[in-house]
Amino acid sequence: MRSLVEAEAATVEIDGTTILPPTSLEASAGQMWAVTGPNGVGKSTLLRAVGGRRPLTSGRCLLVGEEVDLRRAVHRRVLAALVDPVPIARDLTVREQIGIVADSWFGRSAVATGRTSRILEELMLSGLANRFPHQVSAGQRQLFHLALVLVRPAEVVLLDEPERHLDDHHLDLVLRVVGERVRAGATFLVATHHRTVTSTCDRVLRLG
Ligand SMILES: Nc1ncnc2c1ncn2[C@@H]1O[C@H](COP(=O)(O)OP(=O)(O)OP(=O)(O)O)[C@@H](O)[C@H]1O
Repeated sequence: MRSLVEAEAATVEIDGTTILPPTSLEASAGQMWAVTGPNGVGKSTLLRAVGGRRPLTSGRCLLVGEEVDLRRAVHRRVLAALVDPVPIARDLTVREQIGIVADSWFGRSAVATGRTSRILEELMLSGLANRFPHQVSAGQRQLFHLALVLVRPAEVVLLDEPERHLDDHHLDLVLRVVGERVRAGATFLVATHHRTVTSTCDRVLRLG
């Protein structure tokens, strides 16, 4: 099976302190990986490294077989991540913002509009679509942020604690959408503290 994401002894140090000890993984198309371990062990750092947002001190991270480099359009297309805060506009509605992201990847088209409506429905956000981001609850905002990522056509998706603020029902909705993408061939790497998320994954990478 084709490897979409690889880490080879990926190591990150800051000011002489190791914040990610040498870590390796090889995730293929159609796999969902959980990255688990105690607070501060390096889960988010690993996702940032794999996503090309945290320079390595040693080792390497490969995306579709090449060293990850977000300056390359092909890598930006392949990869979508909800690891660090996403830029949000206060004066655009939930639907408008998800629609802009869809338009940017699919072109302004019926496909983009359909994709926007679908993710809103899948995450039960349709009733909130005309609200502004500051007019929704913390859990609804988390679903909105997930929608901004999941509306993209990415083959590799990195999610840091997608369970944040979500009740069991809404977490199940998210996992259903993720499961569909995985069955369609995407690779997901999910840092999590939640047993329901871990038990849904094909592989578990335990750090620490
Ligand atoms: N910018 C930074 N400068 C220095 N140390 C940092 C920096 N960012 C993170 N760290 C340290 O790196 C280590 C790994 O952090 P990271 O956020 O990857 O952990 P984590 O496993 O995701 O934790 P949590 O479960 O709490 O989210 C932690 O000990 C943290 O204090």
